[in-house]
Amino acid sequence: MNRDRNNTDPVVVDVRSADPYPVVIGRGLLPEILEACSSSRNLAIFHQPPLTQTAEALREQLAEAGVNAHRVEIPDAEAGKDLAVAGYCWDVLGKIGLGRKDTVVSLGGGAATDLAGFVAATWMRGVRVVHIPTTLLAMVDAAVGGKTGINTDAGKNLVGSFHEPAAVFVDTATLESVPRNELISGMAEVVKCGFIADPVILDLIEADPEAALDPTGDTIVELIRRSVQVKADVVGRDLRESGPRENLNYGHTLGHAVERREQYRWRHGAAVSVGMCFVAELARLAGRLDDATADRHASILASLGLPTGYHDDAFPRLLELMAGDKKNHSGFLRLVVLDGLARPARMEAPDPSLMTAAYAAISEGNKPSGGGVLL
Ligand SMILES: NC(=O)c1ccc[n+]([C@@H]2O[C@H](COP(=O)([O-])OP(=O)(O)OC[C@H]3O[C@@H](n4cnc5c(N)ncnc54)[C@H](O)[C@@H]3O)[C@@H](O)[C@H]2O)c1
Ligand SMILES: O=C(O)C(=O)C[C@@H](O)[C@H](O)[C@H](O)COP(=O)(O)O
Ligand SMILES: [Zn+2]
Repeated sequence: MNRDRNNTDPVVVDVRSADPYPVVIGRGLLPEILEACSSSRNLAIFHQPPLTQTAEALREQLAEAGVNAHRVEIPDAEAGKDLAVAGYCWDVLGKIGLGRKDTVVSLGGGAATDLAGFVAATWMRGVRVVHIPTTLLAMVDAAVGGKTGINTDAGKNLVGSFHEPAAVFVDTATLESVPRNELISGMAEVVKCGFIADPVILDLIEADPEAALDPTGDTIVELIRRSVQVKADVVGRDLRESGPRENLNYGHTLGHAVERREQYRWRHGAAVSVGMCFVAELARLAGRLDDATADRHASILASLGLPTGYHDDAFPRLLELMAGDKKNHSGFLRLVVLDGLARPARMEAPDPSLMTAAYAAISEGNKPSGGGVLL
């Protein structure tokens, strides 16, 4: 996170919600992070195991700045989004005496920002949280917008709260150690932003999918900036998902069902990729989406190594799981679909025969294949 000669000035995307905050995007953001955190007396850095060295370096720098900073390792990935882990984190906060003027920092992927955000939201009914996302997915999505949560037996993210960060620091240097399958997974959310709001994202990826996946390249930085802007525009208008924010759930109704059926062993982006292919087919079959835009889903997602289909026999179980989706009203499924490129809309109580046909289109001879991205 130290700034070196190759680093350029950070860019800032502001989230203009009731409590505005900056998303700072750049390489080597330690000075900015120290500035945002050094007014706290106590501070806890909740980090995933691969980030131990980075977390320790940050803790030392904060300690030098006079902050009583603690490094707390949390279980990796979805294992961290668990009630017992949240309980452990609350115990730690109690032991270090973290108070209302203090700060929780998350360092890691979306599972870390979701968990740390939830812990910060609930500790003393809400303390300050600063997110330092270190996967592509967390940078473009999970760290921005204040959704926090854990998983329970009833489903994914069903327990949580809206708790906005004080600031988000996207240090693109951290992407260099991210495994390729995680970069690919994050690209699913980037593509989602392209389809729902900013088609330039799709053009940039289609021009050179490999360049898009290069963690040291310029393309990924531009894709991050554009995706963060899409998310910031939406959550700035609708923090609590009373309307437009549902657009960010494009592909997630089936996606969350796939994740649950796979017991969270699939990467989130891989499941969302399949979910987007499904709703694209559904909208096409309903006469709402043109063929070219529908076909563009599978072609761009496959070009990135993302899966575009799922098991033939899984639909009955997926339907059961989708019945628990948070967007449903009065027992009816409500899906985010496209009426055209960058024209998101809702499909309520979809015709079951269309649903079956759309699923057949993504499953016939189209078993999950997504290189190494699934797990
Ligand atoms: N709150 C939201 O708005 C929101 C949005 C999208 C996704 N999410 C949630 O985010 C989670 C998925 O996030 P994710 O894809 O980042 O997964 P993740 O947090 O599980 O991270 C993926 C893996 O990458 C590792 N990792 C993280 N940073 C690394 C680095 N710099 N170098 C090497 N390894 C690193 C992690 O330890 C983990 O093993 C899901 O739980 C999803 O529900 C939340
Ligand atoms: O921020 C949002 O709103 C989203 O829907 C972004 C999604 O990419 C993300 O996966 C989110 O965690 C899903 O939220 P949920 O409310 O469907 O659990
Ligand atoms: Zn998502």
